[in-house]
Amino acid sequence: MTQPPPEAPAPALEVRGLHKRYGRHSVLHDIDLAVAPGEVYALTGPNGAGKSTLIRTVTGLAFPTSGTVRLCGRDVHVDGPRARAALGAVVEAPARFHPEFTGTQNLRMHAGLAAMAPGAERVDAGRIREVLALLELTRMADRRVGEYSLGQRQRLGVASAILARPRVLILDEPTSGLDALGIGLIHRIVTDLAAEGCAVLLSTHHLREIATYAHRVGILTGGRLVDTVDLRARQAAYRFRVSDPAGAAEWLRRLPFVSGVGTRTPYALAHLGDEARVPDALAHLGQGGFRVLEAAPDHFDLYEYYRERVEVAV
Ligand SMILES: Nc1ncnc2c1ncn2[C@@H]1O[C@H](COP(=O)(O)OP(=O)(O)OP(=O)(O)O)[C@@H](O)[C@H]1O
Repeated sequence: MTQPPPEAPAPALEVRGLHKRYGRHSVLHDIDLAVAPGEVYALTGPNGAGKSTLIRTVTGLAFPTSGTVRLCGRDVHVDGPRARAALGAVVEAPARFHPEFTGTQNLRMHAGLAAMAPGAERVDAGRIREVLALLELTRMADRRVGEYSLGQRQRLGVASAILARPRVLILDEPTSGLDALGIGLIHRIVTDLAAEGCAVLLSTHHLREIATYAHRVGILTGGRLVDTVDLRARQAAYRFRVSDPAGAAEWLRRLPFVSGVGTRTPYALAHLGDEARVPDALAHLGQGGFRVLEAAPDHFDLYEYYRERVEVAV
């Protein structure tokens, strides 16, 4: 007897039909997105696209005009304290701390507040030391936060977000203000948390760096999620430079071994499954009357893709 296919894990974060208006001005339109446990979802888009508004609404800090947000199955706007027990977030960069208290004291206060949530994980002094070390802040642990640099405060924000071992982590521009090593540190922490099963939603303008570790990238322009790029599926594509990329892509779609097609002017893109299929694809294009000027493996450039997508959308 054949086994049923394994079911995709239930999303840890689920946004359905989200609209948000400020007065008569619509800021978010009909947003649907879901992030699975272990997945890193990056949200990007031009200034004013609505990223921060979406993140504030998803964390429960702002209310939607309509639509729902669920964290681990609980509606964040109906069952807030329980839903947020699963959540760690930095929604303002840098996160707000009491400048007259030390990093350790601030984290202790955050731990105390987090512990009030029903079902929340308890955080002890050892865990506070652990996250400070993880964020390379041990040396600053007993210094007043007022003496921290911007990047150090930014890292303390991430430390407080991961303190209670969240199942959903939401970070608004976590790497802004960080130096190159700090950016690498945040990448490693996010990647490790995702590997442990945490669902991560973050916003960023740094496309080339996010392409190295996000699983999916959502492009938001004018309050609409105009595209979601599955970076894993983008691996192993082939590109064909032709005068009619859209026509060639549709023609390539007819091949049984092609699992997906797309365009990035002047290229038609196709997922061939195996490089050995390239001669078959070229022969097929020839039969269709498409003159191929270049054929090469396609190293997906998220920045170029984004530029084209956003230029078309505006
Ligand atoms: N409290 C508010 N009242 C009215 N309009 C608002 C409010 N907050 C945000 N907006 C508007 O919502 C739109 C989206 O803003 P938002 O800050 O979410 O964009 P963003 O994508 O995060 O931008 P950036 O990349 O510059 O951080 C903008 O047009 C902004 O003016």
